[in-house]
Amino acid sequence: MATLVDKGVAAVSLAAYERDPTAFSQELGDSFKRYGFAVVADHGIPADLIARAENAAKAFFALPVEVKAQYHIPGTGGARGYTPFGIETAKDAKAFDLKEFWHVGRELPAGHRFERVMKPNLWPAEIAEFRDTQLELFAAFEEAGRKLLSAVALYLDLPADWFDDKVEDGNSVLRLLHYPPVPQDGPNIRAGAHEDINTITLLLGAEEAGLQLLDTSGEWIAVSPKPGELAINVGDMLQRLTNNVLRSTTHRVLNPAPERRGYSRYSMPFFLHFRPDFLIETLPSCISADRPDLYPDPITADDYLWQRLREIKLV
Ligand SMILES: O=C(O)CCC(=O)C(=O)O
Ligand SMILES: [Fe+2]
Repeated sequence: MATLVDKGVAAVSLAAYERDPTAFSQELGDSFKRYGFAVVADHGIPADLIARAENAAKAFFALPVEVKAQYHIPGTGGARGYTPFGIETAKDAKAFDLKEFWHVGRELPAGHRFERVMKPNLWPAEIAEFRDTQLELFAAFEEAGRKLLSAVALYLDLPADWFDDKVEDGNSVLRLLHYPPVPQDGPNIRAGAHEDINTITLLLGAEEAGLQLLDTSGEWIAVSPKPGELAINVGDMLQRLTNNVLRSTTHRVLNPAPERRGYSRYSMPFFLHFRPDFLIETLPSCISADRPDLYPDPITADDYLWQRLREIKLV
């Protein structure tokens, strides 16, 4: 199976952005336009924070099933706390994904205008360091995401700070994922082919093989970030905003080769979202005679999110 690296997509260094914003934006934007994905090195999220967050997640998933189940609130779209094995099902897929996960959302001060949309976090009482560590990682992801979006803005000929107020107090979610060992062959795979709903996704911990993107040619390509590197991809909301100039690419996580079946896979995607009341309206600069507006009806980020959650059976 070909990898992104085989296709000539080298990791881009976020540190290089400070030195040469134009060159970095071009490289990142071209990768988003062609593959919907990019690999980012020197992203500024400290290695020790990543390790602590992963260890806290591992400690949680190692708890007994009935302890974890206390943190599952049915009917809430899995937006906060724990979603057990056997629930999330990719759009149009028949078999559920082989995963369990925990969602951390934004902490809002009491009385905040988005309180009704963005529910309070749950925290597992069993893992003392869980809360502080995951909130630290949330903040670090947000900072890296802000820089990446300013590069996207430059690529789209927008001011570098264009996205800042659109994602401020955004409904972003940190997902801590556990794919348990895969015992035998069945119809299920770790994560069925899907697109992400949000603006951009920043993914850590995907070095255990399995993540693949579906190229426009119909070929599956392995996304194989090196340890510590970020894989990032365009979500449906950014695709919609840009009239499909930037592509929300279908991806999946395949089951491992027989010799790795006995191992869990842990990964940590950060789904960066717009603020709930942001109206996703096609950027005029992305409409032209040969690219007519595919989305003439604007929709708020929150309405769009709920529409999509129903499709993946989370609500
Ligand atoms: O675990 C991974 O590597 C990818 C997860 C993913 O695509 C998702 O949760 O949306
Ligand atoms: Fe995804």
